Amino acid sequence: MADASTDIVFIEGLAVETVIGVYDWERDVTQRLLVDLEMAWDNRRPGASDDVTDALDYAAVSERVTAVLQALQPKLLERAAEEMAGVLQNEFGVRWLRLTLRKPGAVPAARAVGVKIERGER
Ligand SMILES: Nc1nc2c(c(=O)[nH]1)N=C([C@H](O)[C@@H](O)CO)CN2
Repeated sequence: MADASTDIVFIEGLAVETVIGVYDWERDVTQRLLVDLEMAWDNRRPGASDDVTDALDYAAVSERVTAVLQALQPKLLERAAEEMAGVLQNEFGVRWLRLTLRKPGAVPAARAVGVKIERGER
């Protein structure tokens, strides 16, 4: 019988300073984004081998996501989210992911605003 379980590698509250926003003033400053990621990965192999090359390396993902956001300098959070999802699927081989992108300072009366997306087959 097929095993329907899904293992996850996650990153919570990854802080990235980058240029982001639709307004003119936002193109002249950096702002802080917070990234939460849940990524499906079969953790049985690294669980058996104890070898990071079998694992989805959360340090490597964090570094790459930061570089992507800082190079992209998008206007919309939606654009940033799609770009990150594509990189995770195409470069890291993540088959399913849930991504939350928060822009904490964007609406002063709110703790945070942002977007959530899910991509791929769980
Ligand atoms: N759905 C979105 N709405 C808005 C975004 C966004 O990225 N996605 N961005 C802005 C501005 O850049 C805002 O954050 C400035 O405070 C407005 N709405």
